[in-house]
Amino acid sequence: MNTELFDRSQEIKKFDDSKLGVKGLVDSGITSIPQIFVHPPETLAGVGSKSTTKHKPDIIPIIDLSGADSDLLRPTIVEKIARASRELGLFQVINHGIELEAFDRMLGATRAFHEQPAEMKTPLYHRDVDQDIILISNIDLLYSKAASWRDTLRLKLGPKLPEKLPEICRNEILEWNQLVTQVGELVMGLLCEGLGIETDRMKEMGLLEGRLMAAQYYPFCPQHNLTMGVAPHTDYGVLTVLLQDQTGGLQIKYGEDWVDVKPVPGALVINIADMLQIMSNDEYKSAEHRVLANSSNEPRISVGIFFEPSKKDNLYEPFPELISQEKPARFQPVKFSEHWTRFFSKELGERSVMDSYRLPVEKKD
Ligand SMILES: O=C(O)CCC(=O)C(=O)O
Ligand SMILES: [Fe+2]
Repeated sequence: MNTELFDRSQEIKKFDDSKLGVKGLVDSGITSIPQIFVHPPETLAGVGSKSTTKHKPDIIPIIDLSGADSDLLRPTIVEKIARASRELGLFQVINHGIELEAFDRMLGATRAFHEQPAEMKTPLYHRDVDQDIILISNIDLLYSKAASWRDTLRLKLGPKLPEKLPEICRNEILEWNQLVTQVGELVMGLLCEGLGIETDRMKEMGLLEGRLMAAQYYPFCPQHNLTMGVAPHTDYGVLTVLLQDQTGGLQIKYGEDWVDVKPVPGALVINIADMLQIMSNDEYKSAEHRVLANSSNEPRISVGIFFEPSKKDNLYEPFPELISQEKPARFQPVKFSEHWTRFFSKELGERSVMDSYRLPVEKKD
């Protein structure tokens, strides 16, 4: 019998049954992390060695959207966004129309939610990913080789809002949902133009309507070099709009390196996700990213909105406009509900899922 495996599943169960998440562990005064959080060396590549990105120029563009409604300036913005989406799958935007005060309200409300007395939160802690509201630590806890140091409030905000939102962050969620939808519409339009297709193409497919929010809390981790905040992965949806506080820790994979996505006051991080890589016929790249475990005494807060197809049982495939003899379809049609189910029943970051949709590239003589 493999005692190591046996102990691991016991530990996982104990942690999950506590319903207190990693915040609960920190509050209990631990000074070392339970074994189930210790990641294998592959995942920890570059962790703890500050030199990984220190001497590199910032490769992640910060794109100013203020000229997006000017005929004169828009093409330059489209170009920048398209290039970043092709090369990195990730960029930051400023002057997107959301005030800094709204950032603070949403980050503050997320913090307030996670820092409420445990008895206010534990009724929401469960593992049924199809429910509208979940408080969860590690969505892939049961499938992953190692757990990571974060707790997540996860809410389905579209196409329909849940009937009852947690009171402590209700107004901020409603406000953020609206504000981010506007940014999403603008960015999707620019991304479509970058592909040379109609501005409203994605909107008309209902890709703005499906929205999932992850309001995350990364408490201080006493052994931050042994674990992660989020293990390396790509996002499952179409597009992610992420608000991160000023702590830092988000990184993207660039070649063999991990590069910091440095917090910029007032900026939102946008990343391309799996479904858009498929629909863009591999033009845009679903960015592989991770978050380091938090080494600062203050908790790190982030709020991601994942735009996803609202028509879950439809098939999504490369836009026909992008298919030619020179560049045939690179992916087979994918039913979004299947991608969703596969994504949430495996370890975050497992690559085989996207690869399984790939069509063989025919060699030309
Ligand atoms: O917290 C972050 O900065 C990103 C989190 C993330 O990658 C995710 O939830 O998919
Ligand atoms: Fe992500």
